[in-house]
Amino acid sequence: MVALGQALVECILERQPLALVQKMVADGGPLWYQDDEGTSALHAAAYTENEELVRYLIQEGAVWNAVDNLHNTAGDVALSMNNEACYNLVRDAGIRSGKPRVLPSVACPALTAHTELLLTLLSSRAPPATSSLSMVLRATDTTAAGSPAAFLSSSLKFIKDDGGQEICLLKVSDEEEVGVMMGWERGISESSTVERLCDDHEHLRDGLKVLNVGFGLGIIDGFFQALPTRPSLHVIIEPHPDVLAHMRELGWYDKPNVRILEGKWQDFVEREELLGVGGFDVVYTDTFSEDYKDLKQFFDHVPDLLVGPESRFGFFNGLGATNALFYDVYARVSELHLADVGIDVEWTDVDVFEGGEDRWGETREYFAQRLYRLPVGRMRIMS
Ligand SMILES: C[S@@+](CC[C@H](N)C(=O)[O-])C[C@H]1O[C@@H](n2cnc3c(N)ncnc32)[C@H](O)[C@@H]1O
Repeated sequence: MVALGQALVECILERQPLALVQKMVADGGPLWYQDDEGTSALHAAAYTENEELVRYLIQEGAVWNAVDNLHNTAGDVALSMNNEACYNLVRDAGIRSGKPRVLPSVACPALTAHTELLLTLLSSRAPPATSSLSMVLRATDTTAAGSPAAFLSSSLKFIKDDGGQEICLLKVSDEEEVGVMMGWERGISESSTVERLCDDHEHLRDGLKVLNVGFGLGIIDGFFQALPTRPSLHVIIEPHPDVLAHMRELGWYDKPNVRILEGKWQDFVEREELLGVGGFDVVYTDTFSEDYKDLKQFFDHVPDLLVGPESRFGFFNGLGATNALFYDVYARVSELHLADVGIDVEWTDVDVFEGGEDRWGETREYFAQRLYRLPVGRMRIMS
């Protein structure tokens, strides 16, 4: 098998005719094989910029998200060759794997093997710093960064780093710390998210009814409070005891019109505390240690949480953000899932590169893109 796989990769890199590659595959050449450098047949086809071959290999079941030793997928290779057609073929394979044609209607779907793979890949705001195929295939991240139960029973520190950046810090192991929330994201929250969610909202002058899921450093909540007219109702859902204690110290419990729901969004989403409000003008969610499956479950509830078509929904779009292809696939899959519940998304690109060099310190890097893709969803008007 290994010899066949090696021969297949070499044959593609030598740009042999398609018919020969097809014969080797038909004779059992394994598409999952990766050579010493992690190059698979699909990587090789992307290197040679052979669109027809990329399409053929994907049809035959090549693994779209296998990463080589440099942590690049075939899609990343195509991107580096500036070959849009090949990139799109790999990306679309990813989207198909994340969006089964017939979506189960229940909240906890029986996911296909491919979907599980994708969801694992996209799981958690803070994926492991290094990725390899084995990590991509790993079923779950059981550290406090990938397991809600472990996260909620771990302790958090609120610190400032040497550059004065505020960080809500979680120790995931003796060797590693990860920022649950970091001050550099202020730019995303301020100039962009709150502006796009609220600025020209038709209820802004009356005071918006806002729901925010996940307090973290309270950055976005601070911006909601700083709107020209304060929210007429500002509900914050937060489960972590250390964050709740921090909120108490900062006086959030005493702010007018602020209502803090102590617990997880899952505890409240179908309860009177939320549904009794009669709909929010703005809903935003940014949790930690949850994966795409959890976010998708939240999506399913969003239409019940909004007042109507003028309301807006936002979420922190950070899953898959250590890799350009995965980030792209994830954005498109979430757009498709939101469309399923009647929400259309508009995306704005926000450049988050400036000052990025020192932002991570010793902590795990969870966002490696220059552009943050900011989503704002609205309920589709049915005609
Ligand atoms: C990334 S931080 C939020 C940062 C916040 N957007 C800000 O501007 O500072 C994530 C927060 O979500 C909270 N969280 C985690 N799981 C949650 C859940 N299931 N429901 C609600 N909040 C959750 C965490 O305790 C943490 O405070």
